[in-house]
Amino acid sequence: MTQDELKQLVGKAAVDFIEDGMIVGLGTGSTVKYMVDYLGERVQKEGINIVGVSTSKRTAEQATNLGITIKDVDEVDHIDLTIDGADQIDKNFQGIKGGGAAHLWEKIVAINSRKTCGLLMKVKWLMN
Ligand SMILES: O=C[C@H](O)[C@H](O)[C@H](O)COP(=O)(O)O
Repeated sequence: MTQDELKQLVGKAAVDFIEDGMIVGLGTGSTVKYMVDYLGERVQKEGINIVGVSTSKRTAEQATNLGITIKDVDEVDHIDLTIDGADQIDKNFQGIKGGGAAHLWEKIVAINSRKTCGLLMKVKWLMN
């Protein structure tokens, strides 16, 4: 399985954590791009009501084009769950992010979220 196929699988699996009515923080990066594609599919097919709070203009444009409502972080009183990519993680689940240059907004959205979910594949794990 290629790295891109793994990212698709991870992105799709993450969407299962999203429930109707949630305000969802949408991260940035190639893995999140797949997650947003699948979320858009659910919004269109199932008619679920989701508000997205994006960490970048790129993700906001993608989500809007897929029919996902986007609000700014100061337009919502909470964020239920943020799903974002990660660059590396160690065995204590301490991660490094920011490879896609959206780190400031990723931090702002994450600290306003009740829960966060980091998307990454086994190849990104640091085993020391
Ligand atoms: O600013 C970018 C983010 O931190 C990304 O979420 C991170 O770099 C992971 O990106 P990717 O899913 O493309 O590997």
